Amino acid sequence: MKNQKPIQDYYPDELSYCYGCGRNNEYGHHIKSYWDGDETVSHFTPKEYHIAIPGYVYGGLLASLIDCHGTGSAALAAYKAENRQPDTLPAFRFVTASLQVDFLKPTPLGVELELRGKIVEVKGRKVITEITVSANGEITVKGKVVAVQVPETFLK
Ligand SMILES: CCCCCCCCCCCCCCCC(=O)SCCNC(=O)CCNC(=O)[C@H](O)C(C)(C)COP(=O)(O)OP(=O)(O)OC[C@H]1O[C@@H](n2cnc3c(N)ncnc32)[C@H](O)[C@@H]1OP(=O)(O)O
Repeated sequence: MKNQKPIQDYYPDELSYCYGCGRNNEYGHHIKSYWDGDETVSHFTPKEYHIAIPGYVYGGLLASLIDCHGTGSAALAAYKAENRQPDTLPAFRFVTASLQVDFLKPTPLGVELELRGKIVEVKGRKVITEITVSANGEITVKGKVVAVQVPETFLK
């Protein structure tokens, strides 16, 4: 992970306004995803206003962290499957087709969260990942993301 650029830093400027992961969105979460061995990893510390009930993180925020770490992990996996670096062309552009989230336990506010991604399938234009969210070393949320490479026409 050391000295790695997050995959989101390779997204072109015009595609970097996503509320979850766009570096050009001043109001967004700026999620950043890296390889850590065969898994992907991201860290995020919710603000005190990301609250559900006192002391605990809002589930919609957790879903959006899983969403963007899932699409970022999909891009990482797609480049790896082709044995290419993320600064090479053609670029992969993934959007979320399906997002499933299970809230296993309340997620405490006030600590850094760790998201870890496992690549389940890379097939054609589709990548499936399983993402966990941990707080204080304990998994509180699990998610599954189906990311699909968008046709070029989607972006015009
Ligand atoms: C270095 C990097 C540079 C590039 C840098 C790019 C940056 C890139 C911008 C970043 C941005 C971040 C993104 C954040 C995450 C959002 O928030 S994205 C916004 C929310 N998502 C959307 O708006 C997507 C809306 N949906 C769609 O546009 C279309 O349904 C999709 C997802 C493109 C798929 O449509 P399609 O291309 O017609 O899909 P289709 O050919 O039918 O299916 C392809 C495969 O996907 C499967 N599939 C399709 N839909 C589903 C579904 N709902 N459930 C399960 N499987 C499905 C199909 O079964 C099929 O699988 P196989 O048969 O191949 O096994």
